Amino acid sequence: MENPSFTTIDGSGSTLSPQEKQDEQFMQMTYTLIYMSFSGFVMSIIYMAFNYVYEQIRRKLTCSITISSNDDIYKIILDYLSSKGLLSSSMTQLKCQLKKKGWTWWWNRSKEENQKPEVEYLPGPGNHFFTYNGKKMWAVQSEGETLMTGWEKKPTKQELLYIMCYGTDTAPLRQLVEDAINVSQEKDTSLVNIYQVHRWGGSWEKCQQKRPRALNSVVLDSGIADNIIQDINKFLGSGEWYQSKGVPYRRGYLLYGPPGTGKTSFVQAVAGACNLNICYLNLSGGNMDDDGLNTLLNNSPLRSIILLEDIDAIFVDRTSVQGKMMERQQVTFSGLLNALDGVRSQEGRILMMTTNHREKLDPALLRPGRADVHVELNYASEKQMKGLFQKFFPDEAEEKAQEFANQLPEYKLNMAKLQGHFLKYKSDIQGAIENAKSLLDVDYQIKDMSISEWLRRLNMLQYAPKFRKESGIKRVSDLKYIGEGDLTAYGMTAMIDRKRIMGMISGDEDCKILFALQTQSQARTVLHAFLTSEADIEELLTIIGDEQITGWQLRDILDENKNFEVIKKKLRNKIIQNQLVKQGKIKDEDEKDDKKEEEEKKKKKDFPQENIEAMLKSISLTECIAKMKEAEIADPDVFFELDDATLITCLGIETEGKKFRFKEKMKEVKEKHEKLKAKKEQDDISEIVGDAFEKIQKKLSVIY
Ligand SMILES: Nc1ncnc2c1ncn2[C@@H]1O[C@H](COP(=O)(O)OP(=O)(O)OP(=O)(O)O)[C@@H](O)[C@H]1O
Repeated sequence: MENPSFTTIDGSGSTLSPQEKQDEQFMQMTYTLIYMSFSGFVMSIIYMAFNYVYEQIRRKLTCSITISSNDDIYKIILDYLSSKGLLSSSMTQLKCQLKKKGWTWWWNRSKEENQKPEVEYLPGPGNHFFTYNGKKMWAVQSEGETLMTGWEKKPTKQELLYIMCYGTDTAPLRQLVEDAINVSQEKDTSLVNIYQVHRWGGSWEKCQQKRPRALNSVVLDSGIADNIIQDINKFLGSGEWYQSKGVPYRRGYLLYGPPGTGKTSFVQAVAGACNLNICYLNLSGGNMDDDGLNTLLNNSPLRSIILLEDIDAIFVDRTSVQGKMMERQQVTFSGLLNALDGVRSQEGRILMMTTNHREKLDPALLRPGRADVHVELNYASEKQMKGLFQKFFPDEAEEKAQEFANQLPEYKLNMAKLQGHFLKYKSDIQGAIENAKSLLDVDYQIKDMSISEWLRRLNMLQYAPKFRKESGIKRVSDLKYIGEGDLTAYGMTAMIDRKRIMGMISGDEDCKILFALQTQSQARTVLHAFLTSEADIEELLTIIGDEQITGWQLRDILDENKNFEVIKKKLRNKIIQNQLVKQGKIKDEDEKDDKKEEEEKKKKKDFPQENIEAMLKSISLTECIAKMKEAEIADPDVFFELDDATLITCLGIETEGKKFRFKEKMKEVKEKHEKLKAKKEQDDISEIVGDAFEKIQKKLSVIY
């Protein structure tokens, strides 16, 4: 019997039913999967075994170091290898990045803004083969894990550098690292490192290295630079003393004086001379609050100066100016004081603050412990003018420098202005001397003028007391924030007067011409606008003489009076008034006030040093005098600011009896001082008589 033939649905002729066929396919797939997994497993075992063997052989035959880009050494080694040309042969894959740029000295800022950004090339990822000290080495740079950094959670790829060499001795590799560090240190010590606050706040980042400014390139009066350098070096060498006495190891310097007198330049030069870094602290910058400031001040890089510039511009009435304007979180004044008092810093902290207006600073900021040494950098003295001349023209005879300086008044010009003049005539020494007087141009003089002199020239001297006494405006530079509205508050009701002032403040050219002392020819022009008779004009010009009256004074007299005889009389009066002020017979109110301030400062020193010594002797503590001097607290301003406990430590008073005697004496002396101070204040109040303008008027009416 013939086998019945089955025809499958798909017509393949298979004898399996569809279900069986499906099962068979499933089995086949399962076998394949098992086979593949097994071979994968075997492969990975082989791979791991190979790796293990390779690693073992590598370890036996080679040694290596691994450096992560998180560490500063990473860049030091890459720079070193690149600078030695060790990577050049294999450097086909380069990494390019903008050279890190940070804070720059202000006079370089505008220059740098226009400059092309600088780029630096670093070896890119890959293998680099080189020979170092005769040893073959292999550097592998690879990308590591990605870390989220900063408050922005910015993904930052970490990089790793492996350096390998044959053999099991790691000495050649360590030598390479050592050499790289030495070279970087050599570079570091000849340069000043500039640090700025990291943009995320809370830490310092090195942003620049600068060749230090030579100390003698900042021309100062004798002794200033030497004293500061000595003081800093002494401070840096007295760590143990501070520690043993339990006194916070820190020193603060306040450099004050008009703009352009070298405060910032001096800090830069001091840093170079004392081998210190500079940490530029900008309190008005982005993410800074009291805690952040505290952390920064207590964790500054070793051997560094913390530079806080224009401190008067940061806080007004203990309120942060920037914070007020931007309505954002800022360092508070008390936060600054607390941070300055911080005691965590063990390595010694040098703080340098600069200001144009020491008088505006809160006394709390000025006290010893925060600003221990105050240094005034003033307008140029004759010695400084000659000194700067000789810096620019070193081959010229000293007489030339003298000839230059003879033409200029002392303490009127800042060094920045003189520097600008020498730069202008750098290849024309004769021009520099002949044009010395151009430094005294009106614009420049105006800025530094006392407010009384300025108002006198505007023929508005009657407002001087309002400006000076009620608003505390002493110099023209104090006027910069004044608006027309403020002038009404100073009693200036006439719009025409307000316009004159505003015209001058905004630098209106016509105002400036009338502000200048008139030469004969300029005066003639003004007179011609008011008078027709040539004879009258000549008569008035004879009275005016040379440069005695300003255009405003002349114009007002002519404006207000039509009678020639009255004009003549008023003109004569004005000129005599001007001359008297010029000759100092009627003292300029500002000068008088400045002198008074000086006297007050002297009076304030109620405790001359000898008195402290006498006081110590009187209570049989003579042995403490030497300790007091050693601790540099002999200055009465310092001594009487310290509390009894600190004084007892500094003076090394040990027995209870002596401590008691000392405390009792201090109490007695301080009480005496308070009484003396109260009496002086009373005397001062009774000394105040009238105002300057009235005095001038009185003197004039006696003369006429
Ligand atoms: N005493 C000086 N000797 C040499 N150059 C000086 C001196 N003072 C200022 N200069 C020059 O004037 C310029 C400005 O100086 P610097 O910034 O140091 O003045 P400053 O007193 O800090 O001014 P500000 O108060 O406006 O900050 C610099 O280029 C500097 O070289």
